[in-house]
Amino acid sequence: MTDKTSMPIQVYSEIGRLERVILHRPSIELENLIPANLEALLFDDIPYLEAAQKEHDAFAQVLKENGVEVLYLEKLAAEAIDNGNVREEFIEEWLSESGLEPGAHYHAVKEKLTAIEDSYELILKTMTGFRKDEVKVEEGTTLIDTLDRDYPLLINPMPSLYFTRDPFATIGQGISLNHMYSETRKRETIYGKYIFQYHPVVKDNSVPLYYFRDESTYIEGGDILVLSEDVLAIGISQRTDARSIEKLAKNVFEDTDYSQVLAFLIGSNRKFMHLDTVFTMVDYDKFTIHPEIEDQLKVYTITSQDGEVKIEEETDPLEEILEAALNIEKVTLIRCGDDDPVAAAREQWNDGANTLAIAPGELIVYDRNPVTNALLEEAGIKLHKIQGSELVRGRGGPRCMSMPIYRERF
Ligand SMILES: NC(=O)NCCC[C@H](N)C(=O)O
Repeated sequence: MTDKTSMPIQVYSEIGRLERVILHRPSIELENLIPANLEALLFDDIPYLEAAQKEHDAFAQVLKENGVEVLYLEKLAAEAIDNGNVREEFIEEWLSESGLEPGAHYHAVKEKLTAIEDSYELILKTMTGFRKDEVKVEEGTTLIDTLDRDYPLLINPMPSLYFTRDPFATIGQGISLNHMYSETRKRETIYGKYIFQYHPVVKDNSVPLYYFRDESTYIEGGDILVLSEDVLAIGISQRTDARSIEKLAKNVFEDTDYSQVLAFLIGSNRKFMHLDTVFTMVDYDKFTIHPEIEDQLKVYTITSQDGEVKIEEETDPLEEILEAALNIEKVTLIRCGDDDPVAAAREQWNDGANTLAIAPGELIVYDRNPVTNALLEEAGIKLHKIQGSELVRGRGGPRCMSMPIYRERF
């Protein structure tokens, strides 16, 4: 984001050649995962940090070797707070969302954060959280302290940050700055807020926001797919409320050339938490899909009529709905795990359907899903396979771990 002086965001498809992307390199926040907080922090296991970083660096390397500029969330956030001269405001806002009540601990944490001179280190510390033994204060024991005596953390880490797909989503030249479903992930959107308000490159360009983190209903980026220059697909899922989709649709219809949203009802389920865990676009006319959702899937078309949204339930097969929306002759669905229900369930859980297109028909995928990967290759898709044995423990694949900022238009 440092060398473009004109509008920095351009995402009009899921597949246009990827030029610039935001990642977050997993860091010490993963070392504050313990069995007592795994469920609340949305992890199924504790990744081994050093190995997770190696896997993540290899992912970034594949992107770079293919001409993609890799930007890091933590660096952008540090540049933004320096450029806006808003360190104090950032610390206050982060603390107000940390779960700490004003009091001795709150002040002690504030002092510690204020004393960190380097903004990059400050940002990393806010992502890592605080252990109780880092913040000793003279304070009488409260009821909550008594109840929580055995829990070693004062402020939880944000371990899902390496899934940069979710806290904000790029649409056209703007952003959906999301209101997340879970307490743990709500805090993550503060970095996007400061980046899109204060980063030296975006500041004077005023990136349009089509959704706001202080909205009352939730939506997450893993549910938002930019299918074309005028059609979005958005999941109604565990993480995205139907009301949020209507709000986002109204805003994009008003402010952009987008004229149609396909809302995919995929049900509320941890294993299919976002639309992109079961459905991604891999080429102009090809999509991955997890067969387990096909029978229950319902699609609603949202368009604009006299300033209001108009909803129609679709009854055609998914291929035909997509052919009509994208104005193409034939759509092919590539089924995760093929027709084998065991392979499909296993490979979906390991993010076999969660692919990142770096160009039409060219994807980054995990190597651990051989059945799905073979089908993609048979369909003529070029694959760059990466290891994800540690990364996958957070339940996300290459699409979840990346937020495209700039894609070539076609
Ligand atoms: N788009 C995605 O599916 N992102 C993966 C998010 C994983 C994270 N641990 C979560 O449960 O939110």
